Amino acid sequence: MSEGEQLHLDKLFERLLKARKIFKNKEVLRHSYTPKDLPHRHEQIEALAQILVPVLKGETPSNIFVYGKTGTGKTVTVKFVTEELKKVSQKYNIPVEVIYINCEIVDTHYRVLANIVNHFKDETGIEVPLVGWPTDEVYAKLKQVIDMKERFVIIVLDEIDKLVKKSGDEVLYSLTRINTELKRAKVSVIGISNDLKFKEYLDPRVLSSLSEEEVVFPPYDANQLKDILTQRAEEAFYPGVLEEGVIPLCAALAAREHGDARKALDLLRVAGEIAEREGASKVTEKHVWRAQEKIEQDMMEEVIKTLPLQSKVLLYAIVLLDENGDLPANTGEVYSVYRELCEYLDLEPLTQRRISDLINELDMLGIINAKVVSKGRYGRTKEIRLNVTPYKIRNVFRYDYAIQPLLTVSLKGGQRRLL
Ligand SMILES: Nc1ncnc2c1ncn2[C@@H]1O[C@H](COP(=O)(O)OP(=O)(O)OP(=O)(O)O)[C@@H](O)[C@H]1O
Repeated sequence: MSEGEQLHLDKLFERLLKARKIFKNKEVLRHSYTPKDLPHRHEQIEALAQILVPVLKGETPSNIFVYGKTGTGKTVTVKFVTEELKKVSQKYNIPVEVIYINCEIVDTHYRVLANIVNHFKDETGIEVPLVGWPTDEVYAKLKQVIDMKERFVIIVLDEIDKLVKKSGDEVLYSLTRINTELKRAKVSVIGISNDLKFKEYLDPRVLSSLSEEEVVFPPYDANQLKDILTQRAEEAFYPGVLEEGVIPLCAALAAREHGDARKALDLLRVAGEIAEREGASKVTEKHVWRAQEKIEQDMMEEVIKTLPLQSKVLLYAIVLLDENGDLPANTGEVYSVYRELCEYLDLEPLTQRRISDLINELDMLGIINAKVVSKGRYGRTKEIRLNVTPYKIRNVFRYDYAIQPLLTVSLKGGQRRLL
């Protein structure tokens, strides 16, 4: 459009909208969406239903421990079954409450109890603040509100390992024994985890009461992931938009990473977004490969964002060396730039030995490559290179107040001194 021409935004939006012929309903591919059917999880659905069905006869069901690797459908399946149970129970006039708690966010004894009490706040008018009360008092309140009437309360503790690692198993001890202290209501707990090691942190009594029943979620194989994606794709994309190889490729890439359905769905969604943005009429395998790259890069950015400050300064030293044309560098060369940066920031530098450990950590995270090479009679040394572009790293650091002051410094030619 020439300078003098008027920009008609309404027309522009309409034109852009018309060009969007890829997604019929993208929401279907989001993590929060619960599909109407869960292919390849019928066995687990039935196992959970068998354990929970006593509720419909007024009997207390066992506590359940659900485990399996990430993206194997644990959360979606438990939510699906408990919500169905809630619906069916209405027919039998048996009140069922399902309380879902994500322990990655709600990760202390106190907050778990407070969340349970507050779940009933519309009914009871009681709301516990998220800090401040003595824990015993919150627990007493919890018993009081739950026991106000005859009902079944199913407490789902997702990512239960995070809770136990952060705050111990005291809250599980109380909740799995609470029925002996209630007169009207009955409670059962469903714990979900993708980390089996956390069981070692549990008191054996807690372990045996939590694991009265166990339901295992095995990883999906590529064919199963294909079915899951095909079902979602029917609702998410316009007909004929996906090239034949797209779903099998997404499924194969995700199967390689321990059969993670979340990863498979992400690949399909991002491939569609890339195709849409470039105005393509079809999603092709090329888009899937680019989606894979983008997801990996985004993950890398997240990892860099959450590094401790010392590792960020170290990484920035490597960025400066790269921009100065000085990579590969050895540990000593990186260390001397790192020390100067610490001085610039007024930060106490770590020893070279410790920095060598942090270099290994960055290598393990895939951010840098630190290859050990032999220098003949001079012994062995590391050759350090960057695996992420300096541009990407600078972009992440731009929003980081602690490291921001460094972004304007650069190295002085061969001397590797700060400018
Ligand atoms: N059998 C299935 N059919 C359809 N969608 C599925 C199926 N299994 C998993 N999904 C989808 O994959 C994504 C991940 O599933 P979910 O969150 O239940 O995994 P998870 O096992 O709880 O993982 P994590 O341990 O990481 O929390 C969700 O978007 C979910 O809807």
